[in-house]
Amino acid sequence: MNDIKPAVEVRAVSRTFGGRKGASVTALESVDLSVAPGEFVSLIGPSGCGKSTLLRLIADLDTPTSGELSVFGKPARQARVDQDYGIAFQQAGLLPWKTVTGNIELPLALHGAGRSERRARVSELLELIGLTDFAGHYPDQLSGGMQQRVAIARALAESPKLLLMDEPFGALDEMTRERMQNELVRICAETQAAVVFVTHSIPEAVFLSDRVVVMSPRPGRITDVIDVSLGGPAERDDSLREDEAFFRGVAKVREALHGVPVAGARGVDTR
Ligand SMILES: Nc1ncnc2c1ncn2[C@@H]1O[C@H](COP(=O)(O)OP(=O)(O)OP(=O)(O)O)[C@@H](O)[C@H]1O
Repeated sequence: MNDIKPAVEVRAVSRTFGGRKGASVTALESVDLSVAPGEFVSLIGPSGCGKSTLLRLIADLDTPTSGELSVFGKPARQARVDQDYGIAFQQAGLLPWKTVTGNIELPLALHGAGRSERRARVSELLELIGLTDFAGHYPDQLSGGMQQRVAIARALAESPKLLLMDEPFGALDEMTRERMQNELVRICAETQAAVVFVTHSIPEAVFLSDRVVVMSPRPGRITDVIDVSLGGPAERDDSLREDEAFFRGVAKVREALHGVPVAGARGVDTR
């Protein structure tokens, strides 16, 4: 009857890295997390708590020491083969010798889409990210924010229902960053994609997310999952950044990060 599969399901996942001379690092220990289709979940926590490791495991760029991960009900490996998700990292990672169009259409070209299909999709994506006039530009002719938008368009090229983003706005100035957050809210509403988003910024996590997953290091664990959803895209504009509800969300996540018990934090997902 109810066969809606979670976008991401992480069950009892641990990842230990072997170090030199027998020393090992438990990057993740017994992590459980479920992300619903269309849901926006941020991972936040101090350096070394395993955020990137968790994202890499979901993306099948690494394999867990124990536990299981699935993406839309498939093993992570199969989801990667089937291109069920798009990835965007802190560095836009564009090919400098290709134009904006060439970069965005790359995944489509790699998977055999014909020229006219590619061009039609690229023009939709350029419109989505507001860079139609820059189709023929090269990455070094664009600002950091524009490059990051191109990277997001590339991640969206194959219409994935899941986006995995590791500090995609980390290198941007504050104003550009906020603009990009506004755009991401809009893009997610339009594409209905679920997002797993790694960030160091509490306001960014609160502004963007339905839930914020708080992690702690050594060993990397989930210590809190906080519902912060501040409404649909229509409500999430710049005025929200000065709203009481936004400040309450920020305070809640900050308290959780600093280990103070949070009254009313729901959905704690620890073992
Ligand atoms: N390939 C690897 N080999 C050995 N240790 C690793 C490897 N990748 C990650 N680690 C270790 O695992 C732990 C978690 O690292 P991870 O990069 O996931 O943390 P993070 O929360 O994303 O940190 P940051 O916020 O600084 O990016 C760290 O102690 C790190 O040194």
